[in-house]
Order: sequence, then C-alpha cells, then structure tokens
Amino acid sequence: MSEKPELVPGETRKLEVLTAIPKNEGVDSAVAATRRVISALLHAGDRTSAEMGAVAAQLNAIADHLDEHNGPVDDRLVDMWSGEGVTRHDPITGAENAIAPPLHLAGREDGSIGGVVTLGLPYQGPPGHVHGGVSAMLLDHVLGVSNAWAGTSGMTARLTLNYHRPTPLFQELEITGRQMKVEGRKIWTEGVISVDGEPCVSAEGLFINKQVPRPR
Ligand SMILES: CCCCCCCC/C=C\CCCCCCCC(=O)SCCNC(=O)CCNC(=O)[C@H](O)C(C)(C)COP(=O)(O)OP(=O)(O)OC[C@H]1O[C@@H](n2cnc3c(N)ncnc32)[C@H](O)[C@@H]1OP(=O)(O)O
Repeated sequence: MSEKPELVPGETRKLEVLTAIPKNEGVDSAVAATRRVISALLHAGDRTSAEMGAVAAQLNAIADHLDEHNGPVDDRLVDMWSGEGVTRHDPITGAENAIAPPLHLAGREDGSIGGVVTLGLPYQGPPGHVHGGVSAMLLDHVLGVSNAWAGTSGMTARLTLNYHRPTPLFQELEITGRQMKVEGRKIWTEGVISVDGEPCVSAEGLFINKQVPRPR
C-alpha cells in the first residue's frame, strides 16, 4: 500500500498544464464558435420556423463540409489517442470537443490537480444551477486526471457523490482532485467542486488499475 497525497522531497514535477490550451485558431476557434451556437440555440424557440429552418440549412452545410474532409473514423480515433490529441478530445477539457465547457486543469506540486470553469445554459439542471450529472462527469474526469498526475491510473469502478448545495451557473467553479491511496490494483481518489471556497459537490472514486488499449 502507498499513501500518495504528497510528492517525495526532491521530486521535480512542477505545476504543469494537464490539458491542451485552446490556441484560438483553426479548429479551436471553430469549436469555440460551435459552443456559442449550442448556447444560442437554447430557448431560441420564439423565432419563426422559416428563420430557424434557414439556420438548420446553414449548420447542415457546415457539417457536410466537415464530414467531406474528415478521414475514416478509425483514423480519427488513432489520432485522438496519440500525442497532444489525448487531452484535446475529451468531453470535459477537450479544446476540440464542442460539448466540453472546457475545463483547464493544472497539476500542482503537492500532488493535487485543479482548474476553474464557468458553466452556462447548456449545463443547467435545477433552475439557474448545474445538472447533477454534469457535476458527476466533471468530477469523474478530474479524479481520472488526478490519477494520471499521481502516476497510477485506472478505470472508474465506483463513484460516490455528495451534493452539498446547488452548484450555480455563471459563477466561477473551482474543481480539485487528489489521489489518496493505492492498494494493489485499487486506487482511491477524491475531488470537490467549490464556489467561493464552499464545497458544492464532493466525490470519492474507486478506480481499478486497468487500461483499455489505445487504437492504433
Ligand atoms: C504526468 C501526468 C500527465 C497527465 C496528462 C493528462 C492526460 C490524462 C489522460 C487521460 C485521463 C483520462 C481520465 C478519464 C477519466 C474517466 C474515467 C472513466 O470514465 S472510465 C469509464 C467508466 N468505467 C468503466 O467503464 C469501468 C467498467 N468496469 C470494468 O471495466 C471492470 O469492472 C473493472 C476494470 C472496474 C474491474 O474489473 P476487473 O476484472 O479488472 O477486476 P475485478 O477483479 O472485477 O476487481 C478488482 C478488485 O476491485 C473490486 N471492485 C471492482 N469493482 C468494484 C466496485 N464497483 N465497487 C467495489 N469494489 C470493486 C473487486 O471486488 C476486486 O477486489 P478484490 O481484488 O477481490 O479485493
């Protein structure tokens, strides 16, 4: 068994960005524009059918153009799982994933990781607040990356969530995670979503050290 909250003295890992930073060019800016579209379409129901029909035609033309120039899905999968691609496609931090908020994460010298994100309308559950399943998704990922940062990763076997208070939309959320313990193949990891230092959702995960092979 090894306790893993602290790095050993002298270890050289420094604060390090664990997710790709959007470069605001090329695909990153196209994805950012798509996020705007997703948000703008919410409650756009008071427009006329003709206006929205024209919007649908434009969006379909864009999708047709992208599909035409995309390689086969098997090749895209291989690219996603090599090099920088690993942090660019996931649905939480991925700069090239329009459904990612996106959250930017950094590893810290004390062995924890963290990041901030502000969520808007697409992530709403209770009025004006974040959907509980979205919080679960964010925390599952943050716990998974905490494991990568600590050096021993696995698949989520069990995720326990406690919802302490409603998590607001449109306010900066701080999300942190830390690997707590490794025992054989079992990995215990914890994380929290806070606002102004007050916890909104906390998570405890049991991960099992097993990797699904990367496509190649
Ligand atoms: C330098 C740093 C750089 C960092 C760069 C950053 C980039 C980071 C890149 C990438 C980060 C990505 C982050 C992603 C995060 C997302 C995570 C997910 O979404 S994972 C998908 C969802 N999870 C699944 O789909 C699992 C499905 N389940 C399974 O595959 C299996 O059930 C599995 C692997 C969990 C276990 O199966 P078995 O056959 O390998 O092992 P068995 O023998 O069943 O269990 C082992 C032990 O664990 C216990 N166990 C298993 N499941 C349990 C459970 N649910 N509750 C309690 N105990 C359980 C068992 O009782 C057993 O314990 P006993 O050894 O007997 O003591």
